[in-house]
Amino acid sequence: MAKTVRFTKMQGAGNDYIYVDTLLNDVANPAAAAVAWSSPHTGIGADGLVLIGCSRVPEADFTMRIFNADGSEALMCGNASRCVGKYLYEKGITDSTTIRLLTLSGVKTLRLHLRHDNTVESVTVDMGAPVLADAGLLSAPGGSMVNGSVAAGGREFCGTFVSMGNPHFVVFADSLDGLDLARWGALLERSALFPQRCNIEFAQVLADGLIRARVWERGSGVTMACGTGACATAVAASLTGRAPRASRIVMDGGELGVDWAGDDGHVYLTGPAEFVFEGEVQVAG
Ligand SMILES: N[C@H](CCC[C@H](N)C(=O)O)C(=O)O
Repeated sequence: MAKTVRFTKMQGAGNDYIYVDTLLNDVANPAAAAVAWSSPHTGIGADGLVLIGCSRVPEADFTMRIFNADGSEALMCGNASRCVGKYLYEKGITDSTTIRLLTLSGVKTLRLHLRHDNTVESVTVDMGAPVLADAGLLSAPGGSMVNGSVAAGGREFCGTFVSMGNPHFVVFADSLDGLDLARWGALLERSALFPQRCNIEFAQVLADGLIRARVWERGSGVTMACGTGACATAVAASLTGRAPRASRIVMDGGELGVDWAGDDGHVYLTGPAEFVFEGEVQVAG
């Protein structure tokens, strides 16, 4: 017996996901659903699937799970976190402009910035502190790499490892013109140095606090933006003396603000969140 699942398509700086409110809809096999529904030609079309749930723990208000287009589950998603905040507030599920969101990477606090008409203009996410050493994510001495080298496709890529709950490798270049992101991103994602694969950013520091960045996402490929990737890029730029602790990251789909705060060491991500459309999808019962 087939059943109907209602979904909401949303995007943050062009990083688009299918959102399902599990308070009202059950997705029995989210990994398989993420693969089927993310397909642009035979599905809905998205970078992945996000499940919104109710928290059962006192330290959080709601929960979020994110599945990439290949069905793999990520621990955290910056752009989706902002969309979840907008969804919960504008659907009237909460009337608070501060939301504690439980993710596989811990509780992230959202601060919603409202327009005069009470719609959500942008959201600031407390992404927590960056993790610069994690031997489970990077097979290098001490599990860390700053201006280190990763070989792929017969070339050496100099970059810096930063985890924001999910792993990122940030490669700085003098220009991104002519970058074959699909080729090098795919090879670097699956480097043997990354036992759980890795998200890959190529970045170019511009003038006055601007950094241009493009991203190859683990499990989704080239996306228009990546929130955790923007955070990793800003942290790597500061770590390597290329930029101050706050940067504006210009990605293919939009601009994200990142501030690696000096007082608490947390990274704050600010950016847009938009509804795209609502729909229903049939799933086998
Ligand atoms: N797009 C997301 C990150 C997804 C990360 C996922 N690709 C992985 O780590 O496997 C963001 O805005 O932070």
